[in-house]
Amino acid sequence: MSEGGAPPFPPTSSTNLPTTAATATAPSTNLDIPTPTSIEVLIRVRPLLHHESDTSTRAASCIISTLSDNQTVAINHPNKQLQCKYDYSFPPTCAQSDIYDRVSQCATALANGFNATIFAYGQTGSGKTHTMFGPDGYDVRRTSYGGPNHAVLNEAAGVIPRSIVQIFKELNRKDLGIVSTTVYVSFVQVYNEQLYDMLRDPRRSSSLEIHEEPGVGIYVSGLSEYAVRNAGDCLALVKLGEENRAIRETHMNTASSRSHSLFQIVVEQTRIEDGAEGERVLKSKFNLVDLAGSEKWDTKKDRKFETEQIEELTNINLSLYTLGRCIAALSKNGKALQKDPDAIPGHVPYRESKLTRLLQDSLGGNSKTILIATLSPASDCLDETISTLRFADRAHSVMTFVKLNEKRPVDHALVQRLQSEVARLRALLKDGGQVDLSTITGVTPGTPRRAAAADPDSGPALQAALEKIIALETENNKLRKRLGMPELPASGPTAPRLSTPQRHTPGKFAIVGGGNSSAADALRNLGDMHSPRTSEETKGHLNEVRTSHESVTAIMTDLERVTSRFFTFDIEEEELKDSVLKLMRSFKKEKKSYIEMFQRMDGGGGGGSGSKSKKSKKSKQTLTSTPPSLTSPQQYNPNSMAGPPSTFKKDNNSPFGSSSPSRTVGGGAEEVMAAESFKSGGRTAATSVGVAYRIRERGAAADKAKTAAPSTLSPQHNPHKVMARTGGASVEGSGWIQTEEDEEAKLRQELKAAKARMKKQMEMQEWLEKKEEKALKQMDEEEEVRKQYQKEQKEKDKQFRNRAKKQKRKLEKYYQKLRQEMGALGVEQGEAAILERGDLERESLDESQDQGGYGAGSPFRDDSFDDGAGGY
Ligand SMILES: Nc1ncnc2c1ncn2[C@@H]1O[C@H](COP(=O)(O)OP(=O)(O)OP(=O)(O)O)[C@@H](O)[C@H]1O
Repeated sequence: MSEGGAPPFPPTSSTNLPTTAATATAPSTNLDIPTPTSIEVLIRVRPLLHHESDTSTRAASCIISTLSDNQTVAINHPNKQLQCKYDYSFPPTCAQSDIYDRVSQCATALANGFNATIFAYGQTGSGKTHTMFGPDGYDVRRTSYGGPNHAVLNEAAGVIPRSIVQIFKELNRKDLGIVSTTVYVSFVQVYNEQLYDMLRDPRRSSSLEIHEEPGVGIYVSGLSEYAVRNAGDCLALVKLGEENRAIRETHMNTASSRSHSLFQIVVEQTRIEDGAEGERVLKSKFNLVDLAGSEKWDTKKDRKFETEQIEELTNINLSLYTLGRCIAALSKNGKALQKDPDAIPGHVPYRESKLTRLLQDSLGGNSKTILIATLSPASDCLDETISTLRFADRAHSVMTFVKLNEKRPVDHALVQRLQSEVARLRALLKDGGQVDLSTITGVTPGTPRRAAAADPDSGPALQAALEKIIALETENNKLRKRLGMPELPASGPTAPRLSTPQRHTPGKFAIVGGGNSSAADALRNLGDMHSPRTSEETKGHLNEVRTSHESVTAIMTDLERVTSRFFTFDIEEEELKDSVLKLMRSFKKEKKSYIEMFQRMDGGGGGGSGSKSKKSKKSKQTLTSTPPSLTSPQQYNPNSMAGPPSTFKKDNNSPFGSSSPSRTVGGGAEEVMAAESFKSGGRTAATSVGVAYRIRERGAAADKAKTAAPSTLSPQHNPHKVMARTGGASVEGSGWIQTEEDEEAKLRQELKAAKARMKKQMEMQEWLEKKEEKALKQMDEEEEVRKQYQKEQKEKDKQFRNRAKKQKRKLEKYYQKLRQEMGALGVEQGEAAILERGDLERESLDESQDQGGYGAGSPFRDDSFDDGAGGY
């Protein structure tokens, strides 16, 4: 982003995701390695709205233009000149279909096993909901469908309805080799930092929690996921959720979304592709996010804000602020990664808000992510527009790591085979070198070896041997000293020590598990040694033994590690095979040199009994046995903990073995549960849109088969075949098991939510009480002022009355005086004079009272009565 000129920008990120329907097939393995991809950023400028164009009311004018390169956005404002370049910028005249064409790759990617995210970000009223869903009042019911799986949308439909239609079209393609597909949708909103199910909780009465589990990722526990049969089902759920969204009128938007919404589509599919061996299980998710709009806190405009609105605004701004911080941190990490692929990423504060936690995978994980930043072109939105452009600019350098989500059906027979192989190898190690495998990962050089468990005397014997070695070393060093030679360092307290040469009782060296080996024999012979040896020799032998043990231990650890990586789907079966073979080769080599070493110690293999060679042979046979055949079918052991539940069905066509579970193929096929670790559970229930749903819950998937009775997508959809199943009625043990644990977890969750609500209520109450107290105090003060005023008024009235009385008395005296003068002049003349004079004086008095006091020229003015307040 640059001011005053076009800046250099990194080229639009390229991705190897399939982009067109024609080329879209899930690659088999090459995308197992995550591909770093930067977030694609699109800018959409909406047109000036009717009320914004009215200059008399808002004096708004268009300040944004998109340049002909379709990437640059320019701000033309007297106070600000700015140009920014993004992946694509859409002018105000663009149609909904133009936007969709640019993001349709996500729906294709989803159908091919990739995760994808599209999220709309921008100021309130800038067009996020319009872009994601469609214009106000967009009514799904008005939409005409060309059949259950071929919905035809009207021109105004936004990204979400368009994606839905495309996804179902993709999944119905014949050339992809899809044998079964299940599509689940969920709709969740983040309102005031709480998560609510938009499809089942319209009143936002029960908040949900976010969890994360290895192999599953981030999920919302307790959220309902609807198994939709077609685009129509899906659109009906979009409509239902939209109706339940928290909205309110703001100064920018009459129906402003007050919550962030996430519409998630999960596709689980099984494919059998032409020419490929066996089936492939793909599971991908698509997050469609419509964020609540950022809004400035305008103290002038927002005087009438109520507590609820203040809380909403604060929470929206806070969560968007955290999103901004996460994007900034990720952007920094992305830049560092571009410079140095081994750079250690910095901390990203995902956990600081529910929104960022929910979007964690989409922002920095395994997802193809597109950001649509929406802008208002109005001049009075300049600040918000610039801040949106900044956010978008940062988002562009955020890297995500897109990976094909292929899940192998768990082959329980294979698991068991590998487990028993590991156990066998452990036993062999015990036989051969008496390595304590229970501490295999913590073995450190020099740890004293334990004697074979079957030989209770071997512990003290070894101890005695160790002591002897130390004594020998001391003796030796004394001799060296006497001869003027430098001393040799002592073995130290942890050095392995051998026993004093003594006669061995063969019976006492019975090897655990009955499998004696040449190494054990050699050890026995070592204990049996008669030939005098120097302490250097002994030490050398000990070091050899120690090194050998370490190597074997390392091999075992590697073997375990590689096996567990396979079970956690980190590596392919092929890789597992290769690694096991390689490790077995090393093991054999190690074992051989181990035996040779003991033979050498024993003086070139002497001292062996007749039975020794036999035993060695037996041991060798065991050791040279090939690693477990990873592809040969084996019987499933029902007693094995790792085995599949009884509802699993053997699939002999599976390349992974005989017990690969498979999903239902719609219409009459036997129903089989998948055992992979997708967390689900709870109940199914019919909804207002007639679609079955499952509840996402916490807990290991392996312990319970908890999968919905999904409405399997069938090209020829028959509504009668799709059940809204409850309580695992159709297959024994395969239903939605609501265990006590689940119930308890749910209750705990509800309790937590209730506590949070109570806390909020208490805070609110406290606030109200304070407010009330303040109002009462204000009332008291006002009352006081009023009383004071009344008192003053009374006082003034009193003074006035006194003044009036005084004046009256004065006048009377004056008249009296005049009358006396009149008497001296004659009555008639005198009376006429009095009357004339009296009128004049009365008028003058009235005038002066009107002016708020006696006039200055009045003959009745008596300054001594003036109270200084300008009258009363
Ligand atoms: N591209 C567009 N063309 C025409 N009208 C649009 C466009 N974008 C948005 N509008 C209209 O602008 C108004 C606000 O849009 P919208 O509700 O989508 O904003 P928003 O960003 O989702 O806001 P909030 O964050 O407050 O929910 C609506 O009346 C919408 O129909």
